[in-house]
Amino acid sequence: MDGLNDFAGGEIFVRITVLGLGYVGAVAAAALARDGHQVLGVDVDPAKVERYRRAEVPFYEPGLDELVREGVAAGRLRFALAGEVEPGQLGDFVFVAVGTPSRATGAADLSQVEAALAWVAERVRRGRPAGAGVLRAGEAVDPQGGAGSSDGVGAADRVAMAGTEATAGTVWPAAAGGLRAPIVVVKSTVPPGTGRRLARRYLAPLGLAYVANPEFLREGSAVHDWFHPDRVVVGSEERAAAERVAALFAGYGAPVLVTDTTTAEMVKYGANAFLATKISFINELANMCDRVGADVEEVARGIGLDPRIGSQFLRAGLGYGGSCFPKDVAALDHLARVYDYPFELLRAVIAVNARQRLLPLYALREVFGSLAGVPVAVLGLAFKPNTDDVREAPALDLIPLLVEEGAEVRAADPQAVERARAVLPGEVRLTPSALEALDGARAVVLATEWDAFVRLDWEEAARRMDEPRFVFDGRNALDPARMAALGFRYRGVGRGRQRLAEGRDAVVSSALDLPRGEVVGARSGAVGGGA
Ligand SMILES: NC(=O)C1=CN([C@@H]2O[C@H](COP(=O)(O)OP(=O)(O)OC[C@H]3O[C@@H](n4cnc5c(N)ncnc54)[C@H](O)[C@@H]3O)[C@@H](O)[C@H]2O)C=CC1
Ligand SMILES: O=C(O)[C@H]1O[C@H](OP(=O)(O)OP(=O)(O)OC[C@H]2O[C@@H](n3ccc(=O)[nH]c3=O)[C@H](O)[C@@H]2O)[C@H](O)[C@@H](O)[C@@H]1O
Repeated sequence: MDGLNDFAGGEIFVRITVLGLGYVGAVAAAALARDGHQVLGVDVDPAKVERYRRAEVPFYEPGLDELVREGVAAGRLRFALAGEVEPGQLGDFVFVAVGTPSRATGAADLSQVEAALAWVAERVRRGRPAGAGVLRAGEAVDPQGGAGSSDGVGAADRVAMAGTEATAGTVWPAAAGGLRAPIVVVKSTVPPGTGRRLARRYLAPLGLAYVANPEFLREGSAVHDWFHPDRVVVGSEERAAAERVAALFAGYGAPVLVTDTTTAEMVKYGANAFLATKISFINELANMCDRVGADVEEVARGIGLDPRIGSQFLRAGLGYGGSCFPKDVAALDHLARVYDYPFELLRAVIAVNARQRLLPLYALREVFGSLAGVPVAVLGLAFKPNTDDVREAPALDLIPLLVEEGAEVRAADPQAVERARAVLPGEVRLTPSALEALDGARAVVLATEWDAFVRLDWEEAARRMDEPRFVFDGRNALDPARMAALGFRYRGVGRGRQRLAEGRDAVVSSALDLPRGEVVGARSGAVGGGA
């Protein structure tokens, strides 16, 4: 860890430690290094740290490998195990991006966040000379005397900012040359109220500021989202600290909301809960479309053209999965219970989502009666395309149920096979190749709309599959008419017009019977046939 403090130089702005190198922390670390900061990425997992040190990313996120390699090569991005980091190496900001998974009750498990804050506090405490007083967060003091000699955080925390140009939004005074306490920036999603409580417990005694800085990036486009945020939200009880954090992102050109800690935390929960609500709402409409004989794809287009509604997040299907929506919505619901407030709308959102992912099971039962011995291919194990993240992926709930009912399940995913293997029943055959999974299958469930699946050679797929070639398109990503023309029996979610055309009791649609044009409600860009 030698040399971490030798960072004086015109192009370096601040030193930042990022705690937790998962999807958010790794992107934060590499992106802040790209911005010109000196970044130390820290994790408690030795295997992960080892890989980062070789400039490898231990998970799949487009563009991140390159960013990490670039930061490492430039000498601005370094990695350490938590136990290796010495007091004085924390820098000016400590970003906390550790996990906040769900407990069985739905409550957010804050143990990683607490451990991270305790870790910071312990290092700041150890770094201070005996008898040191409290240094207010972000305050610069003269290391040679005055406040510095009594309040110092250790010589190693000296910030050599003299001559540094104020670019990339740095707000440090040009010639500070003093000692600083790090500002603790919590990116992890935590229930409203958490920051105030934890700041009082871990940071206030040391005069460290807590800034809630929720993250809105999406997996699969995390690097792009980081550099092009819709907004930056910073919340703190210490406005100056919040503004310093906001200034780090000034170059991104996004609107900035500076607010208090709890409000910032509620913005994050509000955003995720609202997006989840949009998804459950369109899925409810889809289920109605199936019953009345309407096409939810066109309904979504029709309502989305109203800017008050907006066209995004109106894709009907198997519902939301992933590491965040399910856990954050559950945590908000849990928080509401704690406050004895029945958040009815949220409970419905959760219930609709749970039901939605079972639609393929119900459809398969309708088609086959018993699933015993039926070869079923499931395409897509990741919770969405362009990630290998399988947390709360609909397919992972569905597959064990299909296996329980006796289906012979094979599943494919371009990136997530290894992660899925760890949690799926042993008898499920897993392969990266869709065509291999489709060999001899009688039914296929499209659970994740990977481009490779949507643009699959479906003609070849039809040749490889056996009758009745039932396809449950759980993401409405295929062209129903094209699929029918290729001999598939197609069922989407909320594409009820076809079912109505066949008579309400029809088990599957046969789009072939419909005049062309009427059934083609696929989203633009969706391709059903073999190219
Ligand atoms: N994944 C996503 O797309 C987004 C996640 N978030 C939030 O960001 C937080 C992190 O999420 P992910 O990156 O997905 O989590 P993750 O689970 O992928 O990564 C967390 C990392 O923290 C490490 N860790 C645990 N305890 C630690 C400690 N005491 N010190 C240092 N490292 C420690 C773990 O080893 C792991 O590498 C969560 O609160 C999540 O809700 C927010 C926006 C987007
Ligand atoms: O808090 C988080 O972690 C993140 O959660 C989501 O990001 P992410 O989970 O990566 O993925 P999304 O693209 O939002 O998709 C979430 C789920 O909703 C589903 N979805 C999305 C949109 C839609 O119209 N329909 C739909 O079913 C997706 O298939 C996926 O399972 C949010 O979009 C991010 O803004 C947020 O930062």
